[in-house]
Amino acid sequence: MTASASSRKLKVGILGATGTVGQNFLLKLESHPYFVVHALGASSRSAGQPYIKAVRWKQAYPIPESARQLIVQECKAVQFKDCDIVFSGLDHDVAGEIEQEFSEADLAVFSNAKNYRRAALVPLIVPLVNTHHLDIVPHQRAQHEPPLKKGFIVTNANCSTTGLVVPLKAIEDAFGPIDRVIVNTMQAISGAGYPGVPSLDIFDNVVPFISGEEEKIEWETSKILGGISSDLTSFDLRQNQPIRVSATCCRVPVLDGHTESVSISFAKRPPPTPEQVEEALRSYTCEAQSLGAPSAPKAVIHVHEEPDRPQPRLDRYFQDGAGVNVGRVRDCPVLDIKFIVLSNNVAIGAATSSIINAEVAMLKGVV
Ligand SMILES: NC(=O)C1=CN([C@@H]2O[C@H](COP(=O)(O)OP(=O)(O)OC[C@H]3O[C@@H](n4cnc5c(N)ncnc54)[C@H](OP(=O)(O)O)[C@@H]3O)[C@@H](O)[C@H]2O)C=CC1
Ligand SMILES: N[C@@H](CC(=O)OP(=O)(O)O)C(=O)O
Repeated sequence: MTASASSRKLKVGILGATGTVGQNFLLKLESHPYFVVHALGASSRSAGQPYIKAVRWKQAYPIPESARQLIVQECKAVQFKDCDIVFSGLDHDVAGEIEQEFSEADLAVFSNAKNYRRAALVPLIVPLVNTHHLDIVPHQRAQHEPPLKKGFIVTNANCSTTGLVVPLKAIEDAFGPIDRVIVNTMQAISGAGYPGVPSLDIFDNVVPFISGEEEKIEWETSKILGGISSDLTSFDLRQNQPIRVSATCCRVPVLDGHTESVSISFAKRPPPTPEQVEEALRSYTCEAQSLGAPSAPKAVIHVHEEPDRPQPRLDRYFQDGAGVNVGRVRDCPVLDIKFIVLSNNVAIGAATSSIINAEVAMLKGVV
């Protein structure tokens, strides 16, 4: 259904509605031009209660009025049968089975969970980078036994991968392939959900380990920055143009906003200058913008001039967290170029990504 083909708003469900990502979905969908929240799902601990009673609300804005008295449902597809789209912020322990049941019930699922990111026919989409990967959805539906009419699963990326691939894509579009990336992350505690990291572990401290995170960044980058085959049935995972990524991930005492220190080298010589890279970052645009997706940021990448920016406390809410901040673009004496990235892990790193992916899917007639 395309936006112009439909004058009514599409009904959406939120799975994992009581969690950190679920709460952000509710805030960002409060007065959405295409979508209206119709059903909320969480675990059996929450099911049967009005949302206001089930949730431990941790956001700086109040719970949207329309959601307060909605009764939380168990995550069973039958309870969401009137929905056109389902957003998932489910814990990965349960997301696999539940998202499969929903897609097989012919619901369009946009997921934040890691479970299907590596699946061969599931697009892994950062909406500021590779919305063209949605083109595999008809094949995903056709390969299901029996074929699905409307159901599918689309995932968005790990929150640190998301911040990283946006500037990498802008730079590759301008200067050709990047062959090596070294990235060190400083990740906010909200990335671990609620209650997340114990206060006694994170106050006055840096924890140099986040389980599974480095492997995700190192693998997901190739799927996102890779191509889709001409018959729209597979992803190339950069087999012919490898991009080697080395990631080190740390948890730091910041509430929201993942900061990443990135060094890159180019396949072609000579490499661009820092000034050329800054210009490429500033002028980068994406398909979500050209299609007019309402949640897409006006500027995909904001390049900071100040020598001490971006900073999470000052820059994480720029454009409601939908864009990416880059600063300190400079020569790297070991690789070619290095810079700092800051992205809002609960916005473009999670809920906002799913929402823009769904907007683009709707504008392209995939939903
Ligand atoms: N936080 C972040 O920055 C990011 C998170 N993600 C991913 O998004 C997902 C959600 O993360 P986050 O919001 O942080 O996690 P939370 O722990 O805050 O929330 C988890 C949600 O899953 C629900 N849930 C747990 N068990 C079940 C079950 N058995 N059946 C149905 N629902 C269940 C919980 O419901 P209940 O309240 O009833 O227990 C809750 O709504 C995860 O997969 C995470 O990896 C991705 C990118 C960024
Ligand atoms: N691991 C991330 C958040 C997350 O949930 O990642 P993923 O969606 O890849 O499991 C963090 O701790 O900041």
